[in-house]
Amino acid sequence: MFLFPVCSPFLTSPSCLSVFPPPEMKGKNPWNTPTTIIITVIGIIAIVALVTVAVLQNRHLPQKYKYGIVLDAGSSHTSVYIYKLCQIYTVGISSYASAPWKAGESLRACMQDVEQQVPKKRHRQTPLYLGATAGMRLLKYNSSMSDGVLQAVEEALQKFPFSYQGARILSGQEEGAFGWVTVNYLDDRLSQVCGLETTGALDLGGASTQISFVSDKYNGSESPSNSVNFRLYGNDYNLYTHSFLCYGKDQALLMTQSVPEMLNDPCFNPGYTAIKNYSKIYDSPCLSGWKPQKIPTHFTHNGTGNFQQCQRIVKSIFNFTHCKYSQCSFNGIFQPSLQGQFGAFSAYYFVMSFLNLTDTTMPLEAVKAKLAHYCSTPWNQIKQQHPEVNEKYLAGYCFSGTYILTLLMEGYNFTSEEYSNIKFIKKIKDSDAGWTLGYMLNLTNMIPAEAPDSPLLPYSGYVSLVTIMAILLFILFILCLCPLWTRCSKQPEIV
Ligand SMILES: Nc1ncnc2c1ncn2[C@@H]1O[C@H](COP(=O)(O)OP(=O)(O)O)[C@@H](O)[C@H]1O
Ligand SMILES: [Ca+2]
Repeated sequence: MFLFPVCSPFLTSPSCLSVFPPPEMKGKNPWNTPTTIIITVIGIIAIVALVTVAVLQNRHLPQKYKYGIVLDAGSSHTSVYIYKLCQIYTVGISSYASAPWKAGESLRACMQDVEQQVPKKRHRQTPLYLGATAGMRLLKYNSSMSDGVLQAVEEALQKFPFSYQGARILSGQEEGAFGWVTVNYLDDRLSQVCGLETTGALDLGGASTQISFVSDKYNGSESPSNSVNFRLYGNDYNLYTHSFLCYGKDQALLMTQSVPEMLNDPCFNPGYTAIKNYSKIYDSPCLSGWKPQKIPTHFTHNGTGNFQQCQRIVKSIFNFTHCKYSQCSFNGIFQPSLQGQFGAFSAYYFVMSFLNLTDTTMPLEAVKAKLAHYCSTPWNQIKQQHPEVNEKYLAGYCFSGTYILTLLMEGYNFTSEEYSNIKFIKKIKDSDAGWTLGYMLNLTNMIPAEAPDSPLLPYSGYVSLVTIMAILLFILFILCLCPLWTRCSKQPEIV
């Protein structure tokens, strides 16, 4: 706070008169006396200092370049996010149940890469999280081996020089809700003035799938377990979210293959054939209790490539009959009416982008015709057309595309008109869509519950205000000297 010489041409208070100038200065040019020069210099320094402080106070501090690392331990993969993806091309950590130490080992190479990417001087301040999703939820459901896997992962991650914050299994609700936070944070739909419609989040994994959106007609009273409340930037959001365990695309495929007569498969291209192990199907917790009494250990899996027949088989793993609520999606799960736009990411994007079906303005009948054509294409032709694609994925695109359409249209009840409200996305503004960013933002409190103090003026407003003030002050300061001089240069009349 800077005190100005409190004198003004309008003030004729004695204090002002007594300050300027001493009597011996009578009749001399008041402007070149040492007193005046000192006072003027002080005034100018004060004004310059004021302007400097004002500018510094409002200068946008360079955003401290922060890092954060989140490992997404999915059912089929583990990804490391440090604002860019470091994909670990192995299987999900839940696959190491029988040899937990391998789970920790599987992260080493990528974490060493991360150690190179984060500046050394920031290692200690960089929070490191591991969140495991549906693959580990299934392992935990099936056995106590999930603890051994998490422990092995913990030991491996603690060897790295980051600020280790823990490894845990997310609930389906968290996975859905944080995916919604990520999509809306990246799309700048959270820090705006209230009332901006948010975007729903659709996440398709290997072992589970999540749907999360805000519905004006849903206040959480019907089926409270599907309700998550957020207060972000001063706005309240009542989110509907549900995670369908076993309805990720890999587990859904196993469930379709459990259908007894499933040897000739319409969801695989004609000419596709593979010898498969029934135990891989019936070991999944998603099929516990489904195992027929007498089955061979292996079966020959043949593709026949028929989209309509595939749709029928896919629909057979959904239950649309019972619903104790006002309305349901499937398997008796409450779901309010769909509302607004939706971002569909992870496997939704991987599959639909491969099939060239990410354009949701395409009429649904045309989408189905394209998919039917792909499914009926002979397997050899498919392999010739896509030599670079991993056969593990290539063989599954007909099923996965059919599954996605069935899940969206029959499962979540998107109408053919509402289908165009869906956008298949991989990234938003160069960041991957997924739960990890929302998870880290939440844990590091980077999204305030209250709106940040909105500046009364934009930055430029501050600068011009301060500059105007400084000029006015300077003029005032000079004016203050003049009348006092004139008045002060005469001897005060003693009456
Ligand atoms: N390039 C790709 N093409 C097709 N599917 C893919 C591709 N990359 C990953 N996927 C699939 O995306 C899904 C990712 O699931 P993941 O996140 O690991 O599991 P979850 O979220 O259920 O724990 C898996 O089904 C995986 O096979
Ligand atoms: Ca996932």
